[in-house]
Amino acid sequence: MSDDEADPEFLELLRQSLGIKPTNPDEIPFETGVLRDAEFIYANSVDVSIDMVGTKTAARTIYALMQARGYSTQTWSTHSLHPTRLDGFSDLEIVNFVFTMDLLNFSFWSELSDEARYQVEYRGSRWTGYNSLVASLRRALDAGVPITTPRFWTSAEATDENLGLVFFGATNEKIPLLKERIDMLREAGRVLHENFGEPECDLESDVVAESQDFDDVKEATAEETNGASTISRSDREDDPVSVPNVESIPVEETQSCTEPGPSLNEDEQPINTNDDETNDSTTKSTSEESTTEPKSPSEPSAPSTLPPKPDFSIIRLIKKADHSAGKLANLLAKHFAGFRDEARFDNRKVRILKRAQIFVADLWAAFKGQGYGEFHDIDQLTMFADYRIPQMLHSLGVLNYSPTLAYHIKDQKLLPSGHSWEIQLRGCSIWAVELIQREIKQSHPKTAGRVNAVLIDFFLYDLAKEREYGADGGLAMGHHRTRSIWY
Ligand SMILES: Nc1nc2c(c(CN[C@H]3C=C[C@H](O)[C@@H]3O)cn2[C@@H]2O[C@H](COP(=O)(O)O)[C@@H](O)[C@H]2O)c(=O)[nH]1
Repeated sequence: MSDDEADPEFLELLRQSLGIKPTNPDEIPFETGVLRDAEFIYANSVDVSIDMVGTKTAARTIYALMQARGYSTQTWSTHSLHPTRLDGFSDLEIVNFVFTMDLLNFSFWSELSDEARYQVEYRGSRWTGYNSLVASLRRALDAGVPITTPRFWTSAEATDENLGLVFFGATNEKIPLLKERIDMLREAGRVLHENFGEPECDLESDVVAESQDFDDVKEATAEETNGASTISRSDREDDPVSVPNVESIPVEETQSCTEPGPSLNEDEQPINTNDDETNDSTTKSTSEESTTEPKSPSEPSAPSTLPPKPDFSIIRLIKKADHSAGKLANLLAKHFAGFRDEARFDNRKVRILKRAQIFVADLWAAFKGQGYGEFHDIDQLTMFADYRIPQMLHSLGVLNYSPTLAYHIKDQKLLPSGHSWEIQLRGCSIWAVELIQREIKQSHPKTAGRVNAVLIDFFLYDLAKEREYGADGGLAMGHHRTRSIWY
C-alpha cells in the first residue's frame, strides 16, 4: 500500500469509533469511482486541457446530430455485425457474445497501411478495427466454433493454434496482441467457472429462476421476434428467456455434468448467416471500413465442435449485480484481472474501467434497457476511454494538447501504457464527456433520462468512424498510439 491510499484497518477503526456499521469486504459497491478519478486527472493535467467554449459548441453539435438521427439504444442493434434476436441469436447467445466481444475489445490500430493492416474477411467484405473482432466472432460461430461459450475457452480444443485460427486475417498482419487475447479468454473462462460456474450441475433451477427474472425481456422482444422474417432460434433450450418451462430442456442437458464433448449438438447449430446487411442506419459507417471489392473467402479450417451444454456463467455474474451498472463494472474489476483497468497518476491510483463499463453499456443497448440490460444506475457510467474518442474530442475542439504532446501524436510516436500523457488523455476525455452531458441537460432539461455519457460515447465513436476517411469534417489529427489490453 502506498502513502496516498488510506489504511483499511485505520478506516475500520475510525468507522467503529464513529459508530458506523463495519463494511463487509465481500460487498461490492455501487459506485465505480471512475468519474471522481477523472475529475482528479483533469484537475492535475498539464498536457491536456478542456476548452470550455469548445465543449459548449460540441454539446450543441452533438445534441443536434443525435436528435436528427434519432440516436438511442436502438441504434446499437442496427450495427450490421452486432448480434440480435432478428438475426437468430437467443438472449443467452447475445449475452455471451457481448461479453466475449468486450473481453477482447482492445488495440486494433496498426502501424501498417490500410491495405496491409489486419483485416477479417466475412460476408464478402473485409473488416478492420473493432469490426474485425466482431466479424471474426461471427465467422467462427457460423463455422460452428463455440467461441463465445466460456467453457470452450479452457477446453482442450481451445489450443493456441485453434484460437489463432478464429482470428485468422486476410493479410500478413496478425490481429494485434493475439497472445494477450488468448490469455484473456482463458483467464475469463477460469474465473467464470470458479466463481460463477454451475452450482452442482443444477441447470434446471437456474434456468427456471432466470426465465422468471427476465420475463419482461421475453415480452419486450416477442413483438420483434414475431415480426421477424429471418429464421429465429428463440425456441432454443439454451435461452433462459424464451424457455417457457424447464420441461422443454432435453434430458441429457439437465442431467449431464460432464465436460463438453467433441460432438456437435443439434440445438447448437451455427448461426444462420443473414445476408441482408445493408438496410440499416449504420451500414455506411461500418461498410466504409470494408474494402469494396469482395475477395474470395480463404477461411481457415477451425475447430468445429460445440459443447453439449449451455453455459450460464456470465448470466450468473450479471445477476449478482442486482441491475446496478456500477456494481457489475466493479464485479468485473474485482474478479477479472483483465478488466481491472486502473493506473497511477500523480501518486494516486485511478480507475478508468473502459472495457468493464462498455460491457455493461453494450448489454444495456443490446437489450434496450430491459432484462439482462436493465440497470437502474446506467447514468453513472462514464465514457469509455479509448483512442478514438479523445481523437474525436480533439477534432471537435474540446480537448487541447500541449505542443510536445500534439507533436508526439502527430508524428505517430508510441505512447507507453501508463505514461502520464496517456492517463491525461483518458481522464480528460471522461471529464469532457461528463461536461458535454451536463451542458446538454442544462440546455435541454427535457432530455434528462434520455441522454447520458454512454449514448454520447457511442455516438462519438460512430461519428469518428464516419469521419475517419471523410474529406469533409475529417478528423484533425491521428489518435494516440498506446499498445494496451485496456482499450
Ligand atoms: N469509447 C468507445 N470505444 C469504442 C467503441 C467501440 C465500438 N462500440 C460499438 C458499440 C456501440 C457503438 O455504436 C459501436 O458500434 C470500439 N471502441 C474502441 O475503439 C477502438 C477501436 O477503434 P477502431 O480501430 O476505429 O475500430 C478500440 O480502443 C476499441 O476498444 C465505443 O462504442 N466507444
